Amino acid sequence: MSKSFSAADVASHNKPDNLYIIVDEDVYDLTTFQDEHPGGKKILTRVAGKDASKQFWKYHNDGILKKYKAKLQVGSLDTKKSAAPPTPPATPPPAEKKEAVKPQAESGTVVPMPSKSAKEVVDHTQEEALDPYGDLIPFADPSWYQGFHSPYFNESHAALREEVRDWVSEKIEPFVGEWEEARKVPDEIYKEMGTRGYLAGLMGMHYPTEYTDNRIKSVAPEKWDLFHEMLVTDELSRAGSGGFVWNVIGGFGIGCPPLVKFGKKEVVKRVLPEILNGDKRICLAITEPDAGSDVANLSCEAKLTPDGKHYIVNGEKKWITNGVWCDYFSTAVRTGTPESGAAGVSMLLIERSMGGVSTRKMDCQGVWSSGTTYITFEDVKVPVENLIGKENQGFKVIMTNFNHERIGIIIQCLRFSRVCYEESIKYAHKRRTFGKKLIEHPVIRLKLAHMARQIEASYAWLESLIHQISHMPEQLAMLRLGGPIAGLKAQATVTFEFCAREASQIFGGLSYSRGGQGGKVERLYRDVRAYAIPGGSEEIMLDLSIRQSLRVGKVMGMKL
Ligand code: HEM
Repeated sequence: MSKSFSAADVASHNKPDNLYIIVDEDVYDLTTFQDEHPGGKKILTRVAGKDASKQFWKYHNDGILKKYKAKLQVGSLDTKKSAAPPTPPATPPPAEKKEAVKPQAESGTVVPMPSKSAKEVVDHTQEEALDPYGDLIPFADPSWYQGFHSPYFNESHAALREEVRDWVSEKIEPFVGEWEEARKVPDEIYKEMGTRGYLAGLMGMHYPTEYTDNRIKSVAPEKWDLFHEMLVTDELSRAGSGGFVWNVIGGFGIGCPPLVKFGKKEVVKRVLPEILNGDKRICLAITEPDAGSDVANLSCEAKLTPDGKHYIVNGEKKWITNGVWCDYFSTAVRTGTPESGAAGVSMLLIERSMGGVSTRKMDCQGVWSSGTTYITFEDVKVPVENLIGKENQGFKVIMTNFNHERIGIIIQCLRFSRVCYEESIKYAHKRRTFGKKLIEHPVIRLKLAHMARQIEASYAWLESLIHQISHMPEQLAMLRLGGPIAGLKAQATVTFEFCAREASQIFGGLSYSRGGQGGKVERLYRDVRAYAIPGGSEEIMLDLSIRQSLRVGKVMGMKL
C-alpha cells in the first residue's frame, strides 16, 4: 500500500490485463476491479496508466474512495507530500490583518460592520467562538461549526462532534447504501453503539453510570447534557440514511426511556446493562393495524390471571421499528374495558423469551434497514413485575415519551435536510449545463437559498427548545413544550420534504436512479414519509401545537 511510484512507472501499467490509474496522487490497481466497475470497463481502459483524478471526481463522491481504498490502492506518487492534511486555523484570522482583501458586496448584500455593540454582546456572554470545523460550506453544518458564537455549545461538544463524525465517515457513511439494500445494519455496528457509550447517552436523561461501565470517550458522564445527546443523533444522521439511524437508535431511543423511568427497579437492574451494552435490543410497541395517532383506541389486550401474578397478552402491533431484532418490547396494552379509552391503557415490558411473540419484517417505502415489523402476541404470559408505571396509567408514560421521540425526529429531519442541501451545493459546483456550472444559474441558487433559510430557522428553534427542556422538570416540559415541539416536528418534516424534493430537482436523473452521486438524495426522498407520518402526523402535530399552547396560555393567564 505504501509503495512509491513515479508517473512513468504508472504509465507502464496501461493495458486491460495490467491497469493502474492515479487519483489525487494515489495509485490504484484496477486490473481485476474493472470487470465489476458499475461505470463500465472501457471507460477505465481509456485512462489506464494516467492521472484520472478529473474524470474520477466528475462521476463519484468521496465515499467511493473511502470504501475501495483499502482494496484497490497500491501506493502513491513519489511527488506526493506526506504532510498531514492542513488543519483549519485555531481561530478565524482577524479581518484587519487581511488588508489586501476588500469585501466586494454583491447587490443585496449587507456587509457586517464590526461595532462596539457587537463586541459588548460577546463580552457579555463570556463565550469564545469554537474553532471552525468541517468543510465550512455555509449552512451545510450548523453555524457554530463555522466559528459563529453560540450560547449552547462548548469544547466538550466540539470533541464529541469530532468523535462521532470520524466514526461515521470511516465506518458508516460509505456503507449505508449496501446496508439499505440488505435491509440490515451489521450487528457489530449496533454493538459499537453500546461500547462507545452512545446508547446510554440517548435517553433524554442523565448518563446512567449505575447501569453501565461504558463511557463516551470525549465527554465525562457528569458533564453529559441534552446538547451532547442532540449531537450524537445529528452526526449519525449525516450518514444520510433514515434506515441506518432508526436501526441504531430508533427502537432503543423510544423503547428504553419508559422502562428506565417508570419500570420496577429489579426489572431495570436485570435487563438494562445488556441493553446498554448493545447485546440485547429493545423497542417501543404502541401502534396497531387499527390504532396509529389515535393511541387511546388501542386494543391489544392484557388480562390479569386470577392469581394476580401475570398478564396474558393477545393482540397485534404494526410498524414497530427494530421489532424483528428485539428481545424486549415496551408495549402499550389494554388492561381496562374496551370502552375505557386512555384510562384503560397500561405499559408492559414483554420479553421475547416468554414465548408467544412472533415478528415479521414489513416491506415499506423507506427506512429499509430499520427493520419495520409486524408483531403478533399470542397468550404471552407476562409477570406483573414487568408493568411499566401503574396499571391503567400507561397513557401518562406514553405522553411523557413523546417529546423525546419528537425531538429525535426533528434532529434527524434537519440533518437530512442539510445533507440534501450539502449534496446539492457540492454537485452544483461540479456539474455544468449550458456552458455554466449549476451554481452559476440563479434558479439553482434560489433553490439552495430556500433550503438554507428553512433549515437555519428550524434549527434555531430546535436549539432554543432543547435549552428549555434542559431547564424544566420533565412533567412541566411535557405540558409547556408539548405544543412548540409538535409545531417544530411538523416544521422539520415539511422542511425535509422540501429539501429532498429540491435536491432531487438539482440532481435530476442521478437522484432518480439508486446509488451513485445522487444516491443519498434518492434514499432520503424515499425516507420522507417515514418522518412525516409516525411520532404524530403533520396534521395532528400542527393541530396539537395550537391546542396545547392555548391550554398552557390559559393557565398562564393569557388575555384574548
Ligand atoms: C478507484 C477507482 C474507481 C472506483 C473504485 C470506481 C467505483 C465506481 C462505483 C462504485 C460506481 C457506482 C456509482 C457510485 O456508487 O458512485 C462507479 C460508477 C461510475 N464510474 Fe467509477 N470508479 C473508479 C474510477 C473511475 C474512473 C477513473 C472513471 C472515469 C474515467 C469512472 C467512471 C464512472 C462512471 C461514468 C460511472 C457511472 C456514473 C453514473 O452512473 O452516473 N470511474 N464507479
